[in-house]
Amino acid sequence: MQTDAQLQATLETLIDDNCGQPYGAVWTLISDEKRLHITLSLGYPAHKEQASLEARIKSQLSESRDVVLDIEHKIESHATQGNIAGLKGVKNIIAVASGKGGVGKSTTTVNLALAMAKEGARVGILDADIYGPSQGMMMGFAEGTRPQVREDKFFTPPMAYGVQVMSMAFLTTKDTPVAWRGPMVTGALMQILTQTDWDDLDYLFIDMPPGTGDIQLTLAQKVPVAGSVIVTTPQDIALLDARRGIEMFNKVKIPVLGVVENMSTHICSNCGHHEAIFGDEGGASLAKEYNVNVLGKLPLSLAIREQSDAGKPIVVSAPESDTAAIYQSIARKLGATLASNQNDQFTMPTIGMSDD
Ligand SMILES: Nc1ncnc2c1ncn2[C@@H]1O[C@H](COP(=O)(O)OP(=O)(O)OP(=O)(O)O)[C@@H](O)[C@H]1O
Repeated sequence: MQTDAQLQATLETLIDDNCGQPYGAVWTLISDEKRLHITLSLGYPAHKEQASLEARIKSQLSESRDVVLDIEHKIESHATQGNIAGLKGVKNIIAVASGKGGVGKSTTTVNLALAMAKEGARVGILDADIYGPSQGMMMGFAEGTRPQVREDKFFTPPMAYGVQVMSMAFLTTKDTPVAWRGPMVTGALMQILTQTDWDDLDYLFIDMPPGTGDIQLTLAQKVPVAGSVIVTTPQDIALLDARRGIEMFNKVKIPVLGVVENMSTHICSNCGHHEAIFGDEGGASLAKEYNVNVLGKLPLSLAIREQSDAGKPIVVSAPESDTAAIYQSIARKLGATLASNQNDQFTMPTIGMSDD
């Protein structure tokens, strides 16, 4: 029988598939003759990985004893661009952006946020896609949903599927945003962001307006963001636009945590055959060029569209499906990438909401 020290040494060199690095000294072992109880402490949530990791560890350690794995996490607040002060009640803001409209940014945001919640994190979504706010609909809120207001000033975000949600759509009529110009949009968004009573969030996902114009740039400069995700399709033109997205975040020194390639392959609903209609390596070459990761690829899937449109995104309506598993994996990779961000040696204290 191996000693606990020998087992520790093996575990420390095990590669964390979510970030490609060895786990290191994050294991605690308690053992007796029959049982090995292992606790793994991570900087990101990985609840849904428990069973597969337990099996992997058991085979890796060649243990004949019963192996039980517990995964714990402690999510830290990470540095923001230019060390802008953080937001009360929010540890990390993640901006989800795309170079152009219609690539599935909102669908990706909602499923990613829900997947992160399923991994065990406290999660919120801010729908900043002012010209086409769709998070309310995708999260199943009835039309006309309004947040509660506290002291005439602070919004209590409505909850769905355990996730706190705020959207421009909760505060405006259908026609309002169309008439707004850039500064009004960014002003209103900053106000919603800072005047919402976010309740102890590990991650707040911001569904950014599509594109890389003034509004997006101003938001990227003002919102205290820990990291960003770029959603793209494999088509050349979308990739070109995605480049602008990456460059925008580079310019304001927000780490790009990865690229999500959406509508990557088409799955034939008759025979199940996968076909890469728009080519299959676009996201990878983009990621290589800018030294960022492809966090995952989603197929063009009828179920993704139908379930989102019906207010029950696929991560909650079909949690055991292959597609939901892709979103879960992307969520873990995102969390792991943020947690292991080397440029991030210090964290900033959060401040209270301002009164003006
Ligand atoms: N992987 C997918 N498979 C099938 N349909 C998808 C997929 N991803 C998104 N869609 C559908 O494509 C449409 C556009 O998606 P979505 O609204 O998420 O895009 P967007 O980039 O946020 O758009 P915009 O920027 O214009 O707000 C929606 O009807 C959505 O259901």
